[in-house]
Amino acid sequence: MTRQETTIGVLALQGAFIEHIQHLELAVNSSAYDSIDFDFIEVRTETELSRCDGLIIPGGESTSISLIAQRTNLLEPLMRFVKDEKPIWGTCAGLIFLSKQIINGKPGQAILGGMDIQVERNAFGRQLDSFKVDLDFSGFTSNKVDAFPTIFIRAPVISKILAHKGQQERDVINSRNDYINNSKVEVLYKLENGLIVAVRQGNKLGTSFHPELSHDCRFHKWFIDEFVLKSQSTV
Ligand SMILES: NC(=O)CC[C@H](N)C(=O)O
Repeated sequence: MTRQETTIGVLALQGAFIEHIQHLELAVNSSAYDSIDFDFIEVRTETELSRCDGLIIPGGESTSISLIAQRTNLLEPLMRFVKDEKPIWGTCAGLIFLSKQIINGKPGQAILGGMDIQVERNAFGRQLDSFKVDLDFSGFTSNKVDAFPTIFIRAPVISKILAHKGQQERDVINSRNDYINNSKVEVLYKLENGLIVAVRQGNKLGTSFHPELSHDCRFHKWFIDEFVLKSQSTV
């Protein structure tokens, strides 16, 4: 039997990248993936990025992530990774970096424009700066992620779903996967107060919170199965 190789990178310019790698490792150790060799790598260079079948952009500080990406010449390769329709998951600051528009951004703050969403930085204000709440994500996760200890830290929210432009152009450039190319933004989860904190657009996932800071790797397992492995099997 031929073995499949799957490499998932975590952008390691700033923020909680080590925790993401640990959760990915836990997620594959806790499940049977008999025919897949996984490699989880920290990504700081274009060469490292080019090895990845999927990428996680961690939480931290989105202005710093943008600035370091610019200074290390990684911004352009990251934009190409987005255009190539590779699976990407942005958590918190990573969600901001992955979006197309930001509210409360720093002047000139570079973003990847990978999801048709507007994101408001620091949307919970001072009172609710950081909080932890158990949420039930079993409505959209195939592995029934219920009672998930969700941590929000100076978190953004998805403040608007933007029109899905440039579709035809993208279809011509890359027609290998209709499912990915034709996808619109889906709202995956809203808090009780109506704020949107999880969205999906094809093989891109965005969450306002930090699943890598909970002692629970079910969200990471869902990303591996639903985003990275499914997209590898359709290439
Ligand atoms: N926990 C986080 O990632 C916080 C995000 C931070 N407020 C930013 O704008 O980048």
